[in-house]
Amino acid sequence: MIHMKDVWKTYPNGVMAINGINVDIDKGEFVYVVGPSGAGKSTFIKMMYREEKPTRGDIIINRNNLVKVKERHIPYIRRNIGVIFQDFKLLPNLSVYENVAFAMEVIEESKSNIRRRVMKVLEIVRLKNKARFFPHEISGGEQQRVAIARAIVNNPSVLIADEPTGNLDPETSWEIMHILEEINERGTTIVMATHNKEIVNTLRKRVIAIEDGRIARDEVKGDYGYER
Ligand SMILES: Nc1ncnc2c1ncn2[C@@H]1O[C@H](COP(=O)(O)OP(=O)(O)OP(=O)(O)O)[C@@H](O)[C@H]1O
Repeated sequence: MIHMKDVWKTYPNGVMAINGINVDIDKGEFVYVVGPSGAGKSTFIKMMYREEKPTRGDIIINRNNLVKVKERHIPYIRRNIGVIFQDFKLLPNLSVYENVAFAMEVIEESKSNIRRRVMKVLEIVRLKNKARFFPHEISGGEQQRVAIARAIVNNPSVLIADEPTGNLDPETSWEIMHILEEINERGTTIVMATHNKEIVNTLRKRVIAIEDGRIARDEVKGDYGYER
């Protein structure tokens, strides 16, 4: 479902972040992307949701070639790709409910559909009781759960996570991982860049290690493989 073919990325300042990557990720997989700082992990996953465009190569997700797609079609493609970040990126002036609903309103769903679906995803992340709260009124772990709810509300086939536990304590990180596992078990493909050695070595999944913009390792149930 995700197919990268001979992908290269050089930033305008000349930094060669990705140097010839070929990879296939199947529907329903859970993949960790690991590697030293600056190795190209974020660039690798940013290209998957078309935040960055490769300098060369093809990236095909659900039969759409993200490299060739026209700018005006990008919002449609992004609907099928949920994204979460280390710093949550919630809208501070909207409630939990509104943050999640917003992702549906922009695609012109009916109010009743929105209500049903938002409450359903808030249930999945166990936050129905905080629907009226604002981001500053809830914990970091809860904020990340809101971000997850927002990312899955349109039922994407892929969820991309860039260091989703980076700002959370170990216990809260595990809560987030259990939710991500549940979402993966419901059929969503997950690609997660992480520095969390304990999680990678405990909750074994496919591990793709990136070093100097290349795939250095790709293992079915791999380990983290670095000191930190
Ligand atoms: N927008 C940008 N413009 C120029 N160079 C960039 C840009 N973003 C990243 N880089 C450079 O590209 C290389 C890869 O960066 P990237 O953020 O993909 O690494 P990373 O593996 O995610 O690192 P970290 O683990 O520290 O988040 C680095 O040398 C970085 O400085």
